[in-house]
Amino acid sequence: MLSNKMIKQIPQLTYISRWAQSKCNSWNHCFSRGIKVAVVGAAGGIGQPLSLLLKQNPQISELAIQDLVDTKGIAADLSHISTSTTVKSFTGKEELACALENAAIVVVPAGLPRKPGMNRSDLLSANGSVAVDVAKAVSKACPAAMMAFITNPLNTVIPIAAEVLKQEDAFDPNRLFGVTSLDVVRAQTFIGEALGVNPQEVKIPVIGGHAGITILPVFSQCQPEYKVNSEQRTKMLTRIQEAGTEVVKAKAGKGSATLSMAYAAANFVNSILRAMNNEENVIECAYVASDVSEAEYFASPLLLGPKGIKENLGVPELDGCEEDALKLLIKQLIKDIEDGIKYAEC
Ligand SMILES: NC(=O)c1ccc[n+]([C@@H]2O[C@H](COP(=O)([O-])OP(=O)(O)OC[C@H]3O[C@@H](n4cnc5c(N)ncnc54)[C@H](O)[C@@H]3O)[C@@H](O)[C@H]2O)c1
Ligand SMILES: O=C(O)C[C@H](O)C(=O)O
Repeated sequence: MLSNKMIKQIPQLTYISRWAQSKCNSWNHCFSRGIKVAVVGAAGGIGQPLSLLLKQNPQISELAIQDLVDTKGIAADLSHISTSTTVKSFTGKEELACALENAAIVVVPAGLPRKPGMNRSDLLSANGSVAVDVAKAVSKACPAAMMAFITNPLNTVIPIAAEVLKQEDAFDPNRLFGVTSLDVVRAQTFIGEALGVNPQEVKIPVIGGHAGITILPVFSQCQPEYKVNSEQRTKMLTRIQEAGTEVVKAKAGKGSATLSMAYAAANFVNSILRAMNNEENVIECAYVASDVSEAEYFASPLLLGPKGIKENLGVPELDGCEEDALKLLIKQLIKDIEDGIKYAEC
């Protein structure tokens, strides 16, 4: 056996021993907390980088990656990364239930993306079934899991999932999220650029929904202050609301935002995990079942806790322009929600 004194005399061994010690600490931490996260649609443009980012979170002990295709190779690839998270692959609808079993969080980037000229609502006929299938499978395999849907049209997909969960007697409004964090990330980035500050320092709630005018960044609550003339403000509002379309056009038929979405979704999942770990003051905007406006589902800042939403912090204080924009967006949102409820009835 090497004594500590001997180890200290050999620099490489000192490094290895420190590395082993630090790994042991993090592995112990993981095993004692052991959280499984499932990614449904993991082989896609968002699913792959999202899985890569989640593989780096030591709080996740098992990452189940499921898709209709290609998961074996992706899992083999990810599993060579030297982090403690175990990766398991599941292929096809028939393996969805196994992928979800015992999952604490189910993230869903499954479904078709837009092509130039399409609205998000045009994706309903292709992607509505993803919400139905995943909600049904979750209600049986892991009814206590937090669900984070990325799939578009998000304004409609969340009501569909909620209706299905209600039919299965498994609906917990505190655990079902539509991921709108990319809207916040974009607002931070564009405002950071305009103000000449680090985007990470920009704090701004983005409320409403996730399509066109339903995306409402609350400039009046921005920190640091975003005080500009009305022309600049309108330009910034349009840039944030149309940012998805900007990417769809730039990709010219090869999909929509994937890398920025993976970043935003990983941040969101990491926040859920921090809150599950009893960290206080974890606040994220997301699109959820809600009574803070006239719309049955609405994105607003949420205080997260170990069981999902601890408190909906509601609609922030708005200025006159934002009040007007809210009235308009509510009409659109109510229509998008009705479409989802109708879809789930059929
Ligand atoms: N919420 C947001 O802010 C946001 C941002 C970007 C993209 N999106 C949406 O995310 C979705 C995925 O986008 P992408 O670029 O990753 O698309 P993609 O086509 O690259 O990948 C989608 C993946 O989902 C898989 N899939 C389809 N149906 C499935 C099912 N029933 N079960 C399991 N897997 C299934 C496909 O095989 C594919 O691998 C799209 O609907 C897109 O509009 C949302
Ligand atoms: O724009 C899209 O279709 C994808 C996504 O909703 C986005 O905002 O980038």
